[in-house]
Amino acid sequence: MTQPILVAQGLTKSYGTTRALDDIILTLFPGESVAIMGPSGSGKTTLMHCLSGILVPDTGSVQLNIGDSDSIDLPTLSEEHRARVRRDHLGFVFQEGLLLPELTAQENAALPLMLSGVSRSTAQHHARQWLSTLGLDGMFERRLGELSGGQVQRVAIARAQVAEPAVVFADEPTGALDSETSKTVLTALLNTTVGQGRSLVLVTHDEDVAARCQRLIHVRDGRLVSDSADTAGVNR
Ligand SMILES: Nc1ncnc2c1ncn2[C@@H]1O[C@H](COP(=O)(O)OP(=O)(O)OP(=O)(O)O)[C@@H](O)[C@H]1O
Repeated sequence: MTQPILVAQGLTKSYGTTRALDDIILTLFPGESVAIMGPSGSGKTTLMHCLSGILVPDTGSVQLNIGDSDSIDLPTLSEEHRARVRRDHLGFVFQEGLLLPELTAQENAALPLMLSGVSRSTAQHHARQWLSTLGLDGMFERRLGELSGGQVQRVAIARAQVAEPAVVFADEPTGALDSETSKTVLTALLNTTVGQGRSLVLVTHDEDVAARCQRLIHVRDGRLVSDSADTAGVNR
């Protein structure tokens, strides 16, 4: 029986009087791709942020089985320790904010490794390999303003993958792209995560994107209302 990479139990989170998450239970296995869907305001982003240690839930645990260490419970860690776990073991493809427009594609993709203490030349070597895998040969030295939306998204994927994280979290990774580019970017994202035995959790409103993930979870009013893994008879 495969050991799960992440086990979340009893997650709740409120903002003032808004209950954004209500007793969420979720288990994620290595090599799984999971799409989280649900209406606007249903708690998808809050869930992803709690699962990835960006937010601390009000109650509940998020056990991660990563590296050589025993499992760790993200909400119990200090802010600094959570940041270190995110940096060393988790990858993020978010629409807002993570890429720096004043840096080149290569520098952006190399950043997580450099922040982990890897030398600039080694980090940039790995960054170039990922950019190349993602079809961005010849664009390493371009700044983000000199790339198309789909190319920028692929730089974001390279950045998320460069430290080879156990789990990649993606929030609407293809949201701003036309459908053809969206397909290409999603293929790249799946190949570089699930294709290499790592896990992918993505939030999407797009049924076509969700259909390409192995597992589909629906969230409504902060509750997990369906999980295709429960009905697929998956033998884990
Ligand atoms: N920082 C915050 N302060 C107060 N309320 C918040 C905050 N962040 C989220 N909320 C509320 O919590 C609920 C869940 O928000 P969340 O962003 O998780 O939903 P979502 O499903 O990701 O929505 P969308 O699809 O529109 O991005 C919503 O009612 C939202 O208004």
